[in-house]
Amino acid sequence: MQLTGLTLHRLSIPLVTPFTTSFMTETEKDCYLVEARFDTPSGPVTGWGESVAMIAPLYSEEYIDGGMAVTRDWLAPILFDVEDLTAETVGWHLRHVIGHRMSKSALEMAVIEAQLKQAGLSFQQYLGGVVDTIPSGVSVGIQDTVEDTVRVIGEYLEEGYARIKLKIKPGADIEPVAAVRKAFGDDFLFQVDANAAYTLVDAAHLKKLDDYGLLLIEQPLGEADIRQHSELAKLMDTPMCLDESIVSAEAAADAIALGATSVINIKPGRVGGFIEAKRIHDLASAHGVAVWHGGMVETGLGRAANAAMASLPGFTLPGDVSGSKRFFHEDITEEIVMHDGVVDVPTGPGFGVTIDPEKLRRFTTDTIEITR
Ligand SMILES: CC(=O)N[C@@H](Cc1ccc2ccccc2c1)C(=O)O
Ligand SMILES: [Mg+2]
Repeated sequence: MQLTGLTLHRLSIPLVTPFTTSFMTETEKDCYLVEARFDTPSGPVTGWGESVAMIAPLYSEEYIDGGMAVTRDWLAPILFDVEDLTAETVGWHLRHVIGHRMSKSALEMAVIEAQLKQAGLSFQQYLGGVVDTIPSGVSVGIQDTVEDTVRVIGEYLEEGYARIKLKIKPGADIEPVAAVRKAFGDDFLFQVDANAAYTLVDAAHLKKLDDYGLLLIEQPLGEADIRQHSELAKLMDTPMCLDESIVSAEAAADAIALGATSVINIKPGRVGGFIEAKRIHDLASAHGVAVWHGGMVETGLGRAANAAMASLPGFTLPGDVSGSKRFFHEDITEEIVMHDGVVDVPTGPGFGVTIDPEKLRRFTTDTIEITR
C-alpha cells in the first residue's frame, strides 16, 4: 500500500469521574487519532490508529504534543517514501527514530487496519485470536477516603467485573486494600498498581500486601528498576508484574531472565505497536509467563483493537479492557459493552468499530493534516 495522506485528530473526552493514580489526576481523556489514507491496487482505503500518550510526560516520556509533532516532522515523511508499506514492516521503516513508541504504535495501528480492511480480515483473525469474549477487569483510581474506595469497588463488583485493580501510592495502600478485603472477602480477583511510586526502601512495607491474597502487584518500582524488581520479588509472595518497564520484547526477555516479573501487563502503545506486543505475548508464553492486557483509557477504537489482542491464548488473566462506560458517557465509536464479566471480541473487518463523524467532531480540539 502507498500512504497518501494523514490526519491527526486531537481529542478531549470528559471522564465520568476523575481518575487518580500515583502520578496524576485526569478529568478528561486526551489523545490523538491517526486517520491514514492509502492507495492500493484495489483502490483507496483508510485505516485508524490511536496514540495512548497522555497530555503530560508523567506515565512515560511521551506526551500528546510531542507525539503529534514527531509524527508530522519525522515519522510520516519516512512512511510516505515507502512504496509497498505493510503493517509488519512499519516498525522496521521507523527504526532510525529513537523511542516515540506510542507515536509509532498509532501509525502502525492505522496501517494494520487499512491492510485488514483490504483483506476483509478481522484483527482477531489476523492475530490468531482463539476466544470470542475476553474477561473484563476494571482499574480503580485512588479515592479520597477508604470508605469511598470500598463503595466504588462494591459498585464495580455489582456490575460484574471479572477482576478489580486498585491504584496505590505511599499513604494509600495497605489500609484501603485491607478494608476492601474485609468488605468483600477473599474470593474475588484483586490486584494493585503503584505506577512506579515506591523504591526498594519500601520493601518491608510492601511485603505487608502479602497478607491480602492479591493476584499480583503491578510496577511498584521505577521504570528503569528491573534488577530492583527482582530483589523485591525475592522478598514478596505476591507475584510481581511489570508495566512501564516492559518497553520492548527485549526488555521483557531481560525482565523474565532476571526474575523481575512473573506476569506481564501488555500495552501495544508502550512497546511500539501491536506487532511487538504479539512478540512479547509469544515470548512470555514460551517462558510460561502469564500476560494480561493493560489499558490506557482508550477510546472505543483502541479498546476494540485491545480486545482482539487479548483474545490470544497467552492472555490468561483478566485485563483492563473495561466497557466504554467505565470512563466515558459517550464513546466516539459504538459502545464497547462489558456484560457478564466479559467484553465481546469484535468480528468485523479491521478493528470492527466505526468512528462516528459527529462525535469525533464534538470531541476534537485540534487537527493536523499531513500530505506527501
Ligand atoms: C487504566 C490504567 O490503570 N492504566 C494505566 C495508567 C493510566 C491511568 C490513568 C490514565 C488516564 C488517562 C490516560 C491514561 C491513563 C493511564 C496503568 O495500567 O498503569
Ligand atoms: Mg499499570
